[in-house]
Amino acid sequence: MVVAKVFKFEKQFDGFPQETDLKLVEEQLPEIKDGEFLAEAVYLSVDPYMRAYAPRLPLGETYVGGQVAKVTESKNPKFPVGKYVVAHFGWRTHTISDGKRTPGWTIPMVLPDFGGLPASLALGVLGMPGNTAYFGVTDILQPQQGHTVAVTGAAGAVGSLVGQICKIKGCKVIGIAGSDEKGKWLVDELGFDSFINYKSDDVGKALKEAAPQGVDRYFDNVGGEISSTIINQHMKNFGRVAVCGCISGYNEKEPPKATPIQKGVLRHQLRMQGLHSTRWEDKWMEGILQNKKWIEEGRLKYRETVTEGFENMFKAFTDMLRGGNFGKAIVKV
Ligand SMILES: NC(=O)C1=CN([C@@H]2O[C@H](COP(=O)(O)OP(=O)(O)OC[C@H]3O[C@@H](n4cnc5c(N)ncnc54)[C@H](OP(=O)(O)O)[C@@H]3O)[C@@H](O)[C@H]2O)C=CC1
Ligand SMILES: O=C(O)CCC[C@H](O)\C=C/C=C/C=C/C(=O)C/C=C\CCCCCO
Repeated sequence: MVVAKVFKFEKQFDGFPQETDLKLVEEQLPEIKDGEFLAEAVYLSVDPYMRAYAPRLPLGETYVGGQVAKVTESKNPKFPVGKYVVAHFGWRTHTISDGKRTPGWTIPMVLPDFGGLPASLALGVLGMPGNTAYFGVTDILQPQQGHTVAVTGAAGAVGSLVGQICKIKGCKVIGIAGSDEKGKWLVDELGFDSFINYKSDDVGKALKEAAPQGVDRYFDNVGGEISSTIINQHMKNFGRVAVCGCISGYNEKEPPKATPIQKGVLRHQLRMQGLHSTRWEDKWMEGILQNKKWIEEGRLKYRETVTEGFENMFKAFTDMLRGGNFGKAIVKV
């Protein structure tokens, strides 16, 4: 008899998540049936969407999330024993799956050959965040050689890759994030051209110094007043803004107030577009293969912030929301 540890969504978040909002329980799993397989979580992801989507999630259910799991029993030939899968099984250690899509989430996928790279990357640079960065830059932002690009959430899973991909495209990249240590990593190790600490610098003033002629492309991971400042005061005419996330407001009890951006969009005739990684589901492997190639060529670096122990999922999640992560935040079971 297999016993799964599962985090259930006990109470709707009210502001910043509290430990008592989720409940760790044990579930006895039945024997697998024909067409099913049993998978044991090896790495689990903690992502901002888990906070952003919370108001729409049902209470009493397993909390949402992606994981890399090892198939330990199988009566489904597409998911043989020993293979690793990446799937939205949620915050749980063991899962019985029929390999089909859970409505509203992604379909379980056997990990492609990562050529010796760690399987955990399926939650980061070789998974959803990596593809958000890759397609967000190539399809939405479309930076040209010589462009100046600003990216917020710059030291996180998506932002750290966005900046590097823009460097690969020949751009000047300005990263905006929440600590000088993050800035040092971005500039010294990832090759960003400059860094702004939004917690200690005046973002408008610092951006004027870093990009006196203005910004051609802005990849927005945070929303709020920082984005209003960039859009209203720093974009060049006909610039593009890719709206990827608005984490600055996810934990707020009331919708955050920020200076309206319409004036800036109009004055500079900007093209501003929201994006959601799932729109590229039909060409998902293109992003994974390109990011993998850039890693192998030494042109794309990744970093993971690893929390040990399934019991520490909540801590890893809230540490990430507070900015404790460099690159992708994951949990190792
Ligand atoms: N559209 C899509 O398909 C996707 C969108 N996203 C979005 O992209 C963004 C980044 O996601 P991801 O890379 O996974 O997460 P990160 O790895 O960037 O982690 C979240 C980071 O957000 C920063 N942060 C927290 N609070 C604030 C705040 N008030 N203002 C500014 N920054 C803050 C913290 O860094 P710091 O120290 O800099 O504050 C923290 O490390 C999120 O908004 C997310 O919702 C992510 C994946 C897919
Ligand atoms: O309120 C909002 O909508 C804000 C959303 C913020 C969020 O972080 C943005 C994007 C989230 C991306 C999540 C990607 C995932 O991998 C998990 C989510 C969804 C998978 C859905 C698959 C549907 C296939 O049809």
